[in-house]
Amino acid sequence: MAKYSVILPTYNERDNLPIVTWLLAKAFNENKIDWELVIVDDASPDGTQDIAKELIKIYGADRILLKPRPGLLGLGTAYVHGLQFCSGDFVIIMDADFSHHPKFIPKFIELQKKHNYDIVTGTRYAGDGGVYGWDLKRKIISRTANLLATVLLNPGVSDLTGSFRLYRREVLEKVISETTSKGYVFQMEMMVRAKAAGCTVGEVPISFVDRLYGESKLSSSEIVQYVRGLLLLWRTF
Ligand SMILES: Nc1nc2c(ncn2[C@@H]2O[C@H](COP(=O)(O)OP(=O)(O)O[C@H]3O[C@H](CO)[C@@H](O)[C@H](O)[C@@H]3O)[C@@H](O)[C@H]2O)c(=O)[nH]1
Ligand SMILES: [Mg+2]
Repeated sequence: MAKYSVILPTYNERDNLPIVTWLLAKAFNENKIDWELVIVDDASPDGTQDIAKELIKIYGADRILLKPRPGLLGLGTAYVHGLQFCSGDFVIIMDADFSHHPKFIPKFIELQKKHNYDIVTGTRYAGDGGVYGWDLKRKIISRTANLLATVLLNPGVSDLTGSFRLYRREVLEKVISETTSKGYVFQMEMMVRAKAAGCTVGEVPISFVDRLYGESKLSSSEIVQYVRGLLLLWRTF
């Protein structure tokens, strides 16, 4: 039976972590899927790691792994760090604030199996996918980021900046080793490189609901990094 590892990067997610873990356990167990959760916490001052340790006691150390880092080191490198501890055949990356609802994971798995895809990505920008709870400014930032990447690089994927994805483990290892971005731009670079390497990608429409607890970590420096990364890839491909 295939095993699925989830990498969950966290920074100040103490209110969200128990619920997202419960929803993950439910989605996997109800569908009889073998799973583990790798939490990559960047020294959150709000006690996220204490919550993670409690969750390990509840669900067991074979299901939940806490792999912290000493400081806030960026979203992209959090996946790189988490991947070395994953024992699954497939790896799912997602946000911890239940903007990415675990109920979609069985759909990702089903689609991957059906077409033997290398990657399945959640999409907010195709089918009945959508975004709920963002203000106009954030919607424009996300749409523009996707549009720019589509116009300049055209990888043929409708949501390039989203971070709810399932990867075949070897594919993730290969693409991640070539990817240089450290922050949010990581998702776009990963997908562009994967497509350039000939990986097959399936899409599952998802509803992205903005977080209820805590704050987004998207900063203006992430936007600058995105544009830089985009131009770099444009020159390469
Ligand atoms: N360990 C770690 N975790 C981080 C870091 N930065 C963010 N996170 C975690 O990464 C997840 C996403 O961060 P948010 O701050 O909630 O991001 P967002 O503004 O909601 O952005 C989302 O949408 C963007 C646009 O689609 C995505 O680009 C982004 O990846 C994310 O899905 C959360 O679980 C958050 O705790 C970091 O430097 N280190
Ligand atoms: Mg969020």
